[in-house]
Amino acid sequence: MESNQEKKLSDLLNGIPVITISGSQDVTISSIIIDSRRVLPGSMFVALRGTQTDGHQFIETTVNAGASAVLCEALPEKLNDKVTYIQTEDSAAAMGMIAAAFYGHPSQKLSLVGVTGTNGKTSVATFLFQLFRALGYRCGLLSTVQNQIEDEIIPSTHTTPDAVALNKLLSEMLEKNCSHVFMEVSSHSVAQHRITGLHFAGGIFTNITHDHLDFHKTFDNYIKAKKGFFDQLPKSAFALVNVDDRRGSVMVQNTRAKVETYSLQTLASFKGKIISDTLAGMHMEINQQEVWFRVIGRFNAYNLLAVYGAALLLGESSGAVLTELSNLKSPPGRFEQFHSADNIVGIVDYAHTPDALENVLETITHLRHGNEKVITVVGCGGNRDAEKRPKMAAIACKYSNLVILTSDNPRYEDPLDILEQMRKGVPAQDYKKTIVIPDRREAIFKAGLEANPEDIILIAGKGHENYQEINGVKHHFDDKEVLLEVFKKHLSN
Ligand SMILES: CC(=O)N[C@H]1[C@@H](OP(=O)(O)OP(=O)(O)OC[C@H]2O[C@@H](n3ccc(=O)[nH]c3=O)[C@H](O)[C@@H]2O)O[C@H](CO)[C@@H](O)[C@@H]1O[C@H](C)C(=O)N[C@@H](C)C(=O)N[C@H](CCC(=O)O)C(=O)O
Ligand SMILES: Nc1ncnc2c1ncn2[C@@H]1O[C@H](COP(=O)(O)OP(=O)(O)OP(=O)(O)O)[C@@H](O)[C@H]1O
Ligand SMILES: N[C@H](CCC[C@H](N)C(=O)O)C(=O)O
Ligand SMILES: [Mg+2]
Repeated sequence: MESNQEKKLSDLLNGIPVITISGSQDVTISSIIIDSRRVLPGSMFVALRGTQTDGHQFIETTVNAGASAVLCEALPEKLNDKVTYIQTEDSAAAMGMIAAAFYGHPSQKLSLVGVTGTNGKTSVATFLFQLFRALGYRCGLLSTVQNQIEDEIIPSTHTTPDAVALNKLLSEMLEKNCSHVFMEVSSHSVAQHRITGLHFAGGIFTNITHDHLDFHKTFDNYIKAKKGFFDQLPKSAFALVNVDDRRGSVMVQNTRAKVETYSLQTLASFKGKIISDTLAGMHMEINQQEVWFRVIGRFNAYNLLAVYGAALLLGESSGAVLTELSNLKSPPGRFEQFHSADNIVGIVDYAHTPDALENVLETITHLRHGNEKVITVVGCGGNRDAEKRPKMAAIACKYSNLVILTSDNPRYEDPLDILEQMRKGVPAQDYKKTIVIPDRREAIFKAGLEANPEDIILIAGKGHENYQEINGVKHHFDDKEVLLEVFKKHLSN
């Protein structure tokens, strides 16, 4: 990541646990780099041990390319006397702090709120961003869908960027006079110290269910990673947790932050109740005030409660918050509804975990009022947690009249293998209502062909994504576009 800022190395190392330093600390660092292929003269190269390779093996290349300093866990055998080598126990953790210092600790000068949980991070962070803008603040957003500084959209590559990119974005937000920033905190980002060194005004926990076991290996590790976010919150922050999730209280066991709760089921600081939920909107009671929302679904009732609670904890008044919240619309690809001229309902949703899929299909089940069919088109991503594949197929069958199993992002896996693993989750009595169509476009067209007026088509898994990743290449693909094509064709048939 480039920058036109420069910092003295000694200033960057303040408070960093260092094992040894070889070379002068009186050097100027022009940028911090984690990828040897992007090293620049005058930069500091940080050697990270990754999942694919070890950054330590590129140290010499970066020194030859002009790096002034190297941060690493193990010193190379041959040291260059023009370069400063800093040895530390954990390069990633040290880098988090160094990146924050390099950009002048922007998170300390903003109200930064992080959202973690298996599902709902993008929804809650985006709602908070929209809400605080509507309340008159200048805001920043860091999310899976996109990063945003007021109206300026900056494409996002990760749910949570690496520490350098993250602090750079925060410093740009600060420069553009943002007072509030809302960001997603993925479990990967906690485990890899992408958020180490940030100062949070608050943290929100949505829920935790099955995902990312390819990376964390066990559910316990996954819980620990999420809990790590709350462990590192300062005393001045709030920790707002969903206590209807049975891990809610575990998350805040060791936090220094002020613990606050939200719930649809039990006593909590922020307590909600759904009065009615239809395709047109949701009527809720929140802390004894009745509100009408445009967004729908029980899972969104949780998201709205989290947003309401966080806004009040940030000092906003209840009346103003509820007024603005009632106008919010769902973020792109989150339960996004489309209607064909002959009244078929199409829903594009990013549900890519068993829990999300179940929530969305339960919501659809509650919204049904007659004999309309539910047709679900769903796939699972390649090179990601394989355990969720049969589970998602079984859930699709449980709630749908017709299930079309198809490809998501196969990445480097054979789509047919993924589909075979999904198919194993289909109960024998549901074979008849399940078809497998590997081509996602064909699958969506088939759903359209099978749908009659009033039927509901759910296209799950890719939400806002406008590509399909096959063998490392991202091909343009947009569920919404294909669905609208299908709806157009419906009319001409
Ligand atoms: C599994 C994972 O999190 N991987 C991230 C990780 O890469 P890695 O650990 O595999 O790195 P590696 O390839 O082994 O390389 C190790 C080090 O050597 C360096 N290197 C490598 C090659 C070289 O020639 N020179 C060189 O210097 C690399 O830059 C790296 O610093 O660190 C990289 C740099 O920050 C990330 O880009 C990369 O994200 C990959 C692309 C990814 O797909 N990540 C996903 C799983 C992810 O992070 N998802 C979460 C959650 C999603 C959600 O639920 O919303 C997210 O926050 O997006
Ligand atoms: N609070 C919630 N609880 C359960 N499911 C939810 C919740 N909010 C949204 N969902 C479902 O999960 C899907 C993903 O939602 P969202 O994008 O907000 O989650 P996320 O945590 O950001 O996901 P990711 O890990 O991919 O960044 C939605 O499309 C919806 O189906
Ligand atoms: N942020 C999630 C997104 C998954 C989206 C789904 N479409 C897939 O490709 O599996 C991940 O990286 O696991
Ligand atoms: Mg997200």
